[in-house]
Amino acid sequence: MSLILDHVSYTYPGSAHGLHDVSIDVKSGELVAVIGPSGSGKSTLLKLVSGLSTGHSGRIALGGEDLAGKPVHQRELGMVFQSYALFPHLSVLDNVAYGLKLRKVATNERRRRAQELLETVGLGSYGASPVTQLSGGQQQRVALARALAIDPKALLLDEPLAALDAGIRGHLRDQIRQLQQRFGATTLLVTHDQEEALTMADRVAVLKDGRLLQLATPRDIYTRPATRAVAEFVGLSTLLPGRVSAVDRVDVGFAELKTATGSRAAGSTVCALIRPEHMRPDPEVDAANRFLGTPGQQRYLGSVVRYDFLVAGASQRFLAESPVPAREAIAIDPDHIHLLDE
Ligand SMILES: Nc1ncnc2c1ncn2[C@@H]1O[C@H](COP(=O)(O)OP(=O)(O)OP(=O)(O)O)[C@@H](O)[C@H]1O
Repeated sequence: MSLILDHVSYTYPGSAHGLHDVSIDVKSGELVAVIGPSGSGKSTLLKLVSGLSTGHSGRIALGGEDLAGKPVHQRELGMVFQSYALFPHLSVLDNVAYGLKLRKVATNERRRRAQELLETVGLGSYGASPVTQLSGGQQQRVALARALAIDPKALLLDEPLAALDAGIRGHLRDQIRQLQQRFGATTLLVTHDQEEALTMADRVAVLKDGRLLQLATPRDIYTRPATRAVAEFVGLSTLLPGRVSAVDRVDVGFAELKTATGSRAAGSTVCALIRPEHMRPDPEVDAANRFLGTPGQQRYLGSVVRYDFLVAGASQRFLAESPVPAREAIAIDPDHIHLLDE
């Protein structure tokens, strides 16, 4: 079932903040992750979809049905929050069965369904346990089972992994994604963690100041950000302001970069974006875009070393990343230079 936000705007009473003309179409069975800096409107968007906030303009529709005027409990959404929001006085099984009880599903049937979901999330033997005795990661799996138990029209995941430590987060990220795909759940995931968004989502929506900057696949968001703001928010990069000097050249002041052939007119003001892994150390002498310089600070990250590279004769510092330590020269493959309009 699709979830459509069509030109949705909302402002908080007495303020200019909120959401401005946001359109996002979550296709049936798709997971769209919403990311953006603090205050960009992620929570506002979720509150509007869930019905916790009302009074937007534009249209929010689930399965073709406009949600305007529909109270929270009638929207048939499965929700998972950072805080788990489980009922501490209920057992694990009763937590999962809770939504079914509200829907007046018979006792045996709801216990059967809850047990089945607990098994799906790997907690089949925990049904009788008090929910408070479970670890954070286990509690979040209970919350997910509870959200799925009602066979929701869509899933809303609000920072579901933010309270967990890194090791569990990675594991649970994979598990949530597998379940979301197995159930074919149309899902909106709000997260401040860009790695989570890129690894879990079919598409990523980047918000800033209440506006949608880009909605695209994780690969496109990373390799072809639409604006400098997206590039700066997602991943690390070196950004070189410059001017197009030919169809395949950009003058960045201290050098002329060779780029892939583009369609921008000579003289266009652009910004060249280069990701750290595309700064190739120790290139052959005739490599395109070869720069001599001095390695600066180095950070050992296990599989790679990330380092600053100070280009000779320029104030510009490159950010590079490679499996081998920094050397005295670096090259940038023209195909990996992405130009942004300035
Ligand atoms: N109740 C409110 N009244 C007035 N302004 C609000 C209210 N709640 C949020 N805002 C403002 O609306 C904007 C969007 O806030 P929102 O909470 O949606 O951002 P967010 O992206 O979820 O941020 P965070 O990552 O910090 O949770 C911000 O400028 C915020 O200050």
